[in-house]
Amino acid sequence: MSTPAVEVTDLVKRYGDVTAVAGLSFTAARGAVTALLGPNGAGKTTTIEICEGFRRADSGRVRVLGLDPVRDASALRPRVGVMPQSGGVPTGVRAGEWLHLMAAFHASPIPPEALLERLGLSAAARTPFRRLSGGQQQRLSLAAAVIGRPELVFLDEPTAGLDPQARMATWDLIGDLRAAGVGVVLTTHYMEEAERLSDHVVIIDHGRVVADGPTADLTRGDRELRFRAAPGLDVSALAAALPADCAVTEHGAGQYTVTCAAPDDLGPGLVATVSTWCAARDILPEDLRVHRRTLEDVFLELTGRDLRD
Ligand SMILES: Nc1ncnc2c1ncn2[C@@H]1O[C@H](COP(=O)(O)OP(=O)(O)OP(=O)(O)O)[C@@H](O)[C@H]1O
Repeated sequence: MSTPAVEVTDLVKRYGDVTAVAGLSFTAARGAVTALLGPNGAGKTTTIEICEGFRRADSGRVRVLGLDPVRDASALRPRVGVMPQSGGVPTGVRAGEWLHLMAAFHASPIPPEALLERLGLSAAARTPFRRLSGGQQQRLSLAAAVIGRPELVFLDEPTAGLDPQARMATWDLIGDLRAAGVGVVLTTHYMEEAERLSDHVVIIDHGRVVADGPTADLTRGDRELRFRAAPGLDVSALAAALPADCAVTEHGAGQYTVTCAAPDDLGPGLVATVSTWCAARDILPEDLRVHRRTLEDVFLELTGRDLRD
């Protein structure tokens, strides 16, 4: 039981001229939620599909529960749950029938009715898949991934397009899987969701890992003071009033940020100094607040603000 849930080493995958995955390595633990994050086209789905055994790698090594996802596919099937990005359910089949069918493949499944109820799908049990709303389709696909009580689940964008209630129900379910010792590997574009759900984050860009670590470590430490005021404040004069290791920048018209090299310098005294400095010049610093670095900040720092193809 000591092997990790997933071990990926030097993974490479090309589609013709496009290198989708360019030497990627990471490990996902059992009983933990690992979030794979990255801009559109970063290579997340390709990586997950290789781990699921749906695609073959060009090179590199992948182990899932210690096994090879292609060679040992039949041994892994009952132990691994998969929620693909787009449904994967025949369009004419009714929601309840599909779950009963999935349950029949497993030795000790979760009762389908209980899962339908839990994910708010009871009223849609007799509705064919193609007539379900996008959010209902997502939830059915999630239910199918977990019905066999897997040891590991791969969830590709499990909450994309869900309303807040359905997102919350999905978060609760993922939390319960984790508490039951199930390994969860998921992708998401919602940084707040990754911050809230995951124990470990792997940020991918251009098919490579650009950050990898416990979620709390990635966002630890850095704080900054932010406020809004009229554009064109004399930032050097403000900086001169602050401890020497602090800097003031205006990014975007009238958006100001104070950062300090020594974390302790960004405390109550600094907030008071900035307020006093502004007051002496009859400036109202609107939305003055100490901002903790979020996962979204880290993500944008590492992957930039440019749109991807
Ligand atoms: N079957 C395919 N044939 C050709 N190119 C593909 C194929 N699948 C993916 N790609 C390309 O590989 C790259 C990585 O795609 P992938 O779907 O793995 O990224 P992703 O990180 O999951 O993106 P998104 O966040 O948009 O889902 C992209 O440039 C994509 O266009």
